[in-house]
Order: sequence, then structure tokens, then C-alpha cells
Amino acid sequence: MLENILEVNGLYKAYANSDFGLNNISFSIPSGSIVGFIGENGAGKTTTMETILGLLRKDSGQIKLFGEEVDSLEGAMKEQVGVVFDHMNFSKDLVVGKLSNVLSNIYQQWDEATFFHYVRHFSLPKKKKIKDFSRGMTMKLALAVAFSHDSKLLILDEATAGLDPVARDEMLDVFLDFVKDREHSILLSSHITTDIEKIADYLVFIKKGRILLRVSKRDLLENYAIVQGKSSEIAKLHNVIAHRDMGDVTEALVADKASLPIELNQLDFSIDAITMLLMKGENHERAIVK
Ligand SMILES: Nc1ncnc2c1ncn2[C@@H]1O[C@H](COP(=O)(O)OP(=O)(O)OP(=O)(O)O)[C@@H](O)[C@H]1O
Repeated sequence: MLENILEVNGLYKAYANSDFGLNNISFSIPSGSIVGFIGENGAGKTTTMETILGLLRKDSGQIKLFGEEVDSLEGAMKEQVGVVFDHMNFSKDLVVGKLSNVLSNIYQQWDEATFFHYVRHFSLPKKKKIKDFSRGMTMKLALAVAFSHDSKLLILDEATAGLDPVARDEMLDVFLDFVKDREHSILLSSHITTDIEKIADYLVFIKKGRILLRVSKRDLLENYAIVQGKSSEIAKLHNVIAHRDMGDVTEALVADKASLPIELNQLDFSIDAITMLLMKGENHERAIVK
């Protein structure tokens, strides 16, 4: 079995009219896994996804899909990569049945039965024109489409953002089901870190165009901790990933928690808390993923 469905190595992308740029982005998506892509507004998640997809031209770096280097996923992506952004453009005058006809001409592997399975599953109206769909309904439709052309990889940018909590929870189960056969994978960006906490196998944290931390959820839960102490105590630690001065005390995200001095206070640990520390704190240069 193929180890990684997607590998990104040393990706750079600058915008002509902005000082933002992707800076040496590297990560991979193992077969059968869900990778959560986490970062605050403007961190570069969409830019990374669009560059991988070939919607933006990369400056340099390597992208491998199914083990083969591709210039971008644009050619390869049509069938094998399902994409959902939070701004989807369907032919808005269509109803879902007509949309299925149109898509069957675009995708060689269009699977009408699967599409209508999801249309029913997501309770999408069959007679309403897509232009009259709510934002959440449009997102569900986009996901139904992504699931129905035999994609092996889904790239989902804030794809659950417009969904109500019940629908979001159902969607997470559909994602888990999608990767269950170990041959499908998902790259998912979301600001709802509890969703990521629930379903992701790996986490990639990005800030200002750089990857700060790539870690499996299991490793994170087993070996990392958030600690609080005097800045002099924190300064003595050798395994700090990021720290944040909070007035009298300093908080730090540390790896290898087994080696911590026992007197150090450990705080509640959640992906939200880690995200806050990584995004708002000082990131230790040696910990930044090269
Ligand atoms: N077409 C563009 N031209 C110039 N700068 C751009 C362009 N598109 C995005 N940017 C800049 O790139 C940076 C990263 O934006 P990006 O949309 O990739 O972030 P993001 O992590 O997806 O954010 P969000 O969570 O808000 O969606 C931002 O500073 C943004 O202003």
C-alpha cells in the first residue's frame, strides 16, 4: 500500500503585491489519514491548498501525488482529488439532478448513486435551484460532489464552517467513514479545533507562512504538555516548542513530558490551548519544522 497519498516538500509561494509568502512548507498525508491544518486568519492555509492544487503557481518546491512528482495537482486532480472551499461556484440555475448530469460529463468516474446517497443523507432539496440554497446546504452539496467522483484525497478548506453543530457532527462521521478503508485521505483546515481534535490523525500548525509543528495526534496526547511556571523555571527546560509570558507566570508547550520536573504545574491540555500558545507565543527557532 502507498505510504503517503500526498507529499509536499519545501514549498515556496510569494504574492507579488504582498509581503506574505509560504516559507518552506513541508508535510505529508499518509494513506488512510485525516490531517488537520490549523492556523489563525491569514496564516497561509488557503494559499498552501491553492498552491498544491495548482490554482496558484508555486515559486519552488516539490509536490508528489500517489508517489509521483506532479507540477501541480491540476491535471491529476480532476478525478482523484475532491476539493471544497468555503466559496463554491456551481451553476446556480440548476437543481441537483441537472447538476449530476453536468458533472457526469466532467468526471469520468462520476457515481450518480453515491451522489444521490449523499443528497439524501444531507437532506438536500431536489427541486430547489442551487442559487436558493443556504450556505450550509451549498457546503453539503460541495461535499456530496467531492465524495462522488472517486476521489482518493479530499482537500477541504473550512468545509464545515457553514454547518450547524448537528450537521457538522454528522459530517465528521462521514469523513471518518471515507478514510476507513485506509486508501483515502483528507486534508482539512478548520478554525473549529474541537472538530479537528475529534477526527484528525495528524496535525499541521502554520503561522505566517511557516509550519510550526507537525505531529500525530497520538504523539501529541501522549508526549506533549502545557506547563506553567516562573520564566526562570521554563527557561531551564530543554523541550520547549513555544512559550508565552503571561505576566507573573510563563506558559509553555513542551514535548517529552516524561522528562519534566515533577514540581512544574501542568495545565489543561487541548488542541485549542496548544493553538493559542503556538499562535500567540514565542516559537522556539530550533523547534520550527525545517
Ligand atoms: N491574491 C492575493 N494577493 C496578495 N496577498 C494575498 C492574496 N491572497 C491571500 N493573500 C495574503 O496571504 C496571506 C495568507 O492568506 P490565506 O488566505 O492563505 O490564509 P488562511 O490561513 O487561509 O486564512 P483564513 O483562516 O483567514 O482563511 C494573507 O496575508 C492574505 O492577505
